Amino acid sequence: MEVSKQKESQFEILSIAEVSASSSDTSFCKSEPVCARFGSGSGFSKLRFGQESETSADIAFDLRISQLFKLGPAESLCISEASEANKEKAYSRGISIQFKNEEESRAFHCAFEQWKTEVVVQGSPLPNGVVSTSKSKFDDKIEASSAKMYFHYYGQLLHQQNMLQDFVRTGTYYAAVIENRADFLGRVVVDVGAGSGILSLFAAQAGAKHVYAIEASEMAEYAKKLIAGNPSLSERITVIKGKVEEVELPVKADILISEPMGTLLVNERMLESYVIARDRFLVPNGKMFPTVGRIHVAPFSDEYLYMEIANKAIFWQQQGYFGVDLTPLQRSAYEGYFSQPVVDAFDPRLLVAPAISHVINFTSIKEEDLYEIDIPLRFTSSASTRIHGLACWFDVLFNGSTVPRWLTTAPGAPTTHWYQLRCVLSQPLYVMPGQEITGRLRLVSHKAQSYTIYLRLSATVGDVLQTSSGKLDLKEPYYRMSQPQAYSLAQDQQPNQLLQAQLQVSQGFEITTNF
Ligand SMILES: C[S@@+](CC[C@H](N)C(=O)[O-])C[C@H]1O[C@@H](n2cnc3c(N)ncnc32)[C@H](O)[C@@H]1O
Repeated sequence: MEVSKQKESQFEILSIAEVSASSSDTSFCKSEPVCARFGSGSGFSKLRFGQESETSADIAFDLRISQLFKLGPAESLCISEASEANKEKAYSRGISIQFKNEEESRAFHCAFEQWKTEVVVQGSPLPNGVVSTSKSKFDDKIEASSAKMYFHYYGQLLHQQNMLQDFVRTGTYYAAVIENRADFLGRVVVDVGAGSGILSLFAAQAGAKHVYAIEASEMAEYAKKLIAGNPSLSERITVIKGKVEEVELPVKADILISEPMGTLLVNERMLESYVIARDRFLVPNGKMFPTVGRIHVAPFSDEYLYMEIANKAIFWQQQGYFGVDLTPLQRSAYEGYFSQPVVDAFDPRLLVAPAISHVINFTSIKEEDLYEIDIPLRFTSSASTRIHGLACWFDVLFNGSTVPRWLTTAPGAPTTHWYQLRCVLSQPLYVMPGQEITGRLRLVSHKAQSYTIYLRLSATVGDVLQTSSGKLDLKEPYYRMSQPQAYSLAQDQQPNQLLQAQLQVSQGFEITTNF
């Protein structure tokens, strides 16, 4: 256990005032200059406020469990969790700090971050340099190596740009916020996984009183820059770098906004963070944007896709590859290709039956209920054909009090960067019109921020029951590079939808949707 030795650093503060949890509390307040000292004591780093001459402090914070928020150019808020040593006050405590000027404020923030992150006491430094003294729910569920790659991915502007360039996605969020101004006006908003800060800026445009933009990756620094460059909104946005499972906020939120959707809605397991943010930050009956998500599934028939996947393993049929027989691995290669869900945009006419839906209400679902999702399947075939697997897509609802709005990733709708997902079975099923297809889709979460997909489909032809099953890894999809297809010229396609589809192609967001 190593403690880096630092000299005490000291700041003169214009005034401080304690933010009390209830109006009956006597609040500590110093309207004359106060001295703030960072230093280590009792084996961990502390921030003490008191008179310069005094050796004892009026008030002291344990930096391991404290957070600092910028409220204005020269005003900040320091919040500390209720600690073991502070049991009689079983709630967080906060001090509002008034600096002499912006420069002092900046220097103080810098020192705070340094003292907080560089002194290691009970925890160990995480790869990104942040010190953690206790494991959070996120750390318990997710492998450190996966989280590291995930936040590295989102820390890069090119990947945020990819999402921003998905105009169906970003435009629908914008419309949902602006058309439902009433839900944001004068409200405290928390942006869960803020990325570039775009949704925080939308919320501020809609008149939010204050937005707390929480972002765990290095993107938080870019978000600060972007927000600072929009001065008419920046005063009302505070970027907080950290995980929603770990950071503390000075107030409760009236509304949460987030874009936690991955491929098949649940990939990346960020919905769980969204739900945890709800339980930690949202007032009872507060709003959530999005409010509800739905996974839609339907059987499909696609001989081309099936042959393409089956043929990939032909390579392993060679018996004389530089004198080596490759066939011992042929079966494994074949199974490997079928274990990859296919991500692309497909023609909805490939669907063999109307879709069924699984609803996830973000306002009420328990976080644990997202660990395993079980969807019983029952369809009626509309054609005589071969079924090659199950097609999946999702949509989410922004249940605004003025205009409810859906964001859909359905086949045939303007394509998004999520495209659609298809689970292809190695054994197709033969069906006749009107025939029943039954089965089960089970999604089981794993520690690499994704899910194992178990799919079973059955149909009876004559007296013969055909069953086909597959096990796929949502973390390892096959990104099948294809543009939205020519079927978009279908009669029922609205001209504005066509225009949107063309726009996406010309703006060219990448097919890679995952970290
Ligand atoms: C899909 S992106 C959306 C970014 C932005 N809100 C937007 O709409 O463009 C999700 C973001 O959430 C962040 N994130 C994911 N899990 C998080 C967590 N547990 N705590 C904080 N940020 C998280 C990621 O780093 C990423 O930047």
